[in-house]
Amino acid sequence: MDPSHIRNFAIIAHIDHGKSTLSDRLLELTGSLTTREMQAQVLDAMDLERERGITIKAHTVRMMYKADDGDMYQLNLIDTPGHVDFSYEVSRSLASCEGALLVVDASQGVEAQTLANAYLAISNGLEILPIINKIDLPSADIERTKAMIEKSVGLPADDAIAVSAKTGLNVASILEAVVTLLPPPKGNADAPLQALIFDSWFDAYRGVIVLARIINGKLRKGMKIRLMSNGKTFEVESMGVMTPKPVVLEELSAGEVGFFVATIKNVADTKVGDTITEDARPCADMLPGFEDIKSMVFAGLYTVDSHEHALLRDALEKLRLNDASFSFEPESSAALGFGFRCGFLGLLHLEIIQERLEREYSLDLITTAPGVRYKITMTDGSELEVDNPSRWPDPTEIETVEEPVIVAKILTNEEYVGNILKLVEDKRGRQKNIEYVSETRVMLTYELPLNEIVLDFYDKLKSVSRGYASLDYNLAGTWISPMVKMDILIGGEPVDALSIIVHRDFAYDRGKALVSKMRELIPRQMFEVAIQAAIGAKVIARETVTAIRKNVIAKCYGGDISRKRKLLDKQKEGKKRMKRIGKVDIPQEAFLAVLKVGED
Ligand SMILES: Nc1nc2c(ncn2[C@@H]2O[C@H](COP(=O)(O)OP(=O)(O)OP(=O)(O)O)[C@@H](O)[C@H]2O)c(=O)[nH]1
Repeated sequence: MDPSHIRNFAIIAHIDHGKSTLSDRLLELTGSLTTREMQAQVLDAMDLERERGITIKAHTVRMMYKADDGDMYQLNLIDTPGHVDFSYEVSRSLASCEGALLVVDASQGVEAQTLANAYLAISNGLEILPIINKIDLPSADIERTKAMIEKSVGLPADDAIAVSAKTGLNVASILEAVVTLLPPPKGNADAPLQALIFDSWFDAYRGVIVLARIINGKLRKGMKIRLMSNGKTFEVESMGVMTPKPVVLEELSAGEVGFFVATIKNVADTKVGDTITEDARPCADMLPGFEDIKSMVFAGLYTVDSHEHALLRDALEKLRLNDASFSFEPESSAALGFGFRCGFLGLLHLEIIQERLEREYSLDLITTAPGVRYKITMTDGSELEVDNPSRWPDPTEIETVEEPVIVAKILTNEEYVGNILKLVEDKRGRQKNIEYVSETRVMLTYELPLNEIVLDFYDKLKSVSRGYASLDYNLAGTWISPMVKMDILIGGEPVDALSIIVHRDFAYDRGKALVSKMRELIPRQMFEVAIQAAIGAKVIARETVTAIRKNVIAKCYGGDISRKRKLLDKQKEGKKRMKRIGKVDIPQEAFLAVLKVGED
């Protein structure tokens, strides 16, 4: 199609402000879906996404829209995820668009990720259309929301379109605005092919699927293409667009987005951000790529049943094909046996991977306490990176430890500032800036150690602000900090999988809280179990799980075999998520006790 009749746009918003609901509504309006096909949030294709109501992967959908000028327009909508853990996906999507709809919930107003995403879009040179959503809510305040958009985002909001994605009110005017206010793509369909890979994944039936934006030229079925970063060549087998059902096409041309399948066997060859060109007639320049995604949070994954280790490896390999932001390598633990050290973008990402492993691959897993990666300079001048506490060097050989630091931007109402300041100070935060972005909204900018954020910061922030605070963060260098390894001893034996890295000044309190939490989580056994926290040889906290006599069969008064079996089965069920360490059964929760410290 002639690029003047194409519009590529993303929808960006703070989490829960209604992107997915609005996307569905736009699809419905353009007739991309029949009512029978209309299922809540079709864009969130994966079951898990639907259940949790979050969008993990960016998706793109083509809609055809007949505008008021009587012409047909091709609108390519790129959905983006909203959770902080996945903000890198947002930048990828934006690189393939000329415009963005900035959705703001009229009852909540501008939140931290509204700002973060809007700035990303502005820095990518996108034209932004503010959309004020949820105007059906009694608490909606359109004028106030407009004022906030102008003051904090710095965008004119007079013409912001006020809609209810839920009821459909006024949503149709968004389509007309997309056509009249967002710019069409530039690009020359006759030039050599130059296309950007902005996503790729492995599909069990079709192999590697690449999502691409054609900048110049044409991509045709049967064409021999070259990936410019590695020089590899492949033949295009099929291509198409999602409407959101897949529709097969013969070619994609300048300005369009779509997917293609080629003779690519390995998803690692299709690096996101790479440039695709035609082998016979290559373009001159590569497009600017994307930064490599880095894992920020690390945890060990082990199977409860050690025989399932190979299954876990297979499952991890399969998941990794779809998710380049996730990494793993084998590790072993004296307590848990063979497992994998996995890297994630954040805690939510960890939870999602763990849940998928359990659900899609029926694995019972033990996850160890999540932590970050430290850079250690040794007294002999050598350097190493450690993300696994059991690899922590002998303290006498450590010169300095550098821990990753983030810059967090927290947006909240003024009445919660006091609570939040206390929270960030408790988490070793250093203040950078505090400013009012509207009469009652305050933006706090703090440097915080990632290691403190990983644990429970997000949940704590929500609770101290009653949900009226939002967070966005970026990695911002390192601090030299006195970090120490804290071991946990169960029945006098150190359990390597329970060790964590803590700041020396916080070790005592953290140790006390941790062993007391573990005492609640470790069930009473037939004998007394001591739980201790220690730094080196020094025990800093201790609790005891008292013994019980537990003989379920005694209750059966002899004869009744079926009841006896039922009881034994029940007991077995209860043990499912237990890992026997030495003589003690430790439940999964105890390995994650560090996340639960401070909860009731
Ligand atoms: N009352 C009302 N609720 C809405 C409206 N739009 C969306 N919602 C609700 O707001 C919640 C979040 O909507 P989603 O569309 O899932 O939000 P999202 O921004 O896509 O969230 P993520 O995909 O997780 O980033 C859902 O419960 C929707 O039903 C609206 O116009 N009015």
